Amino acid sequence: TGLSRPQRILKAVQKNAKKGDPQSVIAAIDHYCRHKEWAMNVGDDKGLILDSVVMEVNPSSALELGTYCGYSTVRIARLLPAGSTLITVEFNPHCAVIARQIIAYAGLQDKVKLMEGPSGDLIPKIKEQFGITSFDFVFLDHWKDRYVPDTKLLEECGLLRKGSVLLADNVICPGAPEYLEYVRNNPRYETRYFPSNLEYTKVEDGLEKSVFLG
Ligand SMILES: CNc1ncnc2c1ncn2[C@@H]1O[C@H](/C=C/CNC(=O)c2cc(-c3ccc(F)cc3)cc(O)c2O)[C@@H](O)[C@H]1O
Ligand SMILES: [Mg+2]
Repeated sequence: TGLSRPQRILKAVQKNAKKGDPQSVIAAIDHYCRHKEWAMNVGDDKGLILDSVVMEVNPSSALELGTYCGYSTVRIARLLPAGSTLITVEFNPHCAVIARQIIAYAGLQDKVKLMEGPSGDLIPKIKEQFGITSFDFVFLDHWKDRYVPDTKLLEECGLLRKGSVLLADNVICPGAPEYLEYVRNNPRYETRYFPSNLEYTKVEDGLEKSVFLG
């Protein structure tokens, strides 16, 4: 069989992007996925909302659940101040190997720590492994039925502090109804929906931004 979709995305980056230039890596993936083959990157429309929330939070410590090919990893890490760390969690080894190459191609490997394995197992190990007390910013973009259990796990592990910002992709399409229910009916969160569209399409989707109140 031929190349996998992640491998084809990596090839598009190597062909069309400039090494060490995160913006060109983002543009190369968006162009490929808009004109050649769709892929589940947060994309350019929702990506602008992601960028604005990351810039507003200006996180010293950030977490991403669901690396996939590393598109949003690059989007987030390119905006982090020097000395900041983005931890990204991916349990598919094939995706991890592609994402590492895309993150390195963008020149962001020093800001990113990719943890290979299931979020449920790795989240409880983050404090001891990285000496992180809490996350300023969390981007949820993994299996949609895992948003609630992993948010609860982050709370239980003391990885959220007053003011921590959670940003969840796909709350409309494919949808994360239990998550919306959880954050919208929970006095410990101040939550707001940012309407947009599903990556590379005209279908409605959006991001839910939720501030943990402690
Ligand atoms: C559960 N714990 C986990 N721990 C570590 N990594 C995990 C993970 N769950 C999933 N992953 C990884 O995240 C990625 C999965 C993301 C799931 N995302 C989606 O299903 C998704 C799906 C769509 C989508 C929308 C419309 C449509 F018609 C088809 C698909 C759009 C998106 O933006 C999406 O994010 C994979 O790389 C997977 O290996
Ligand atoms: Mg997504």
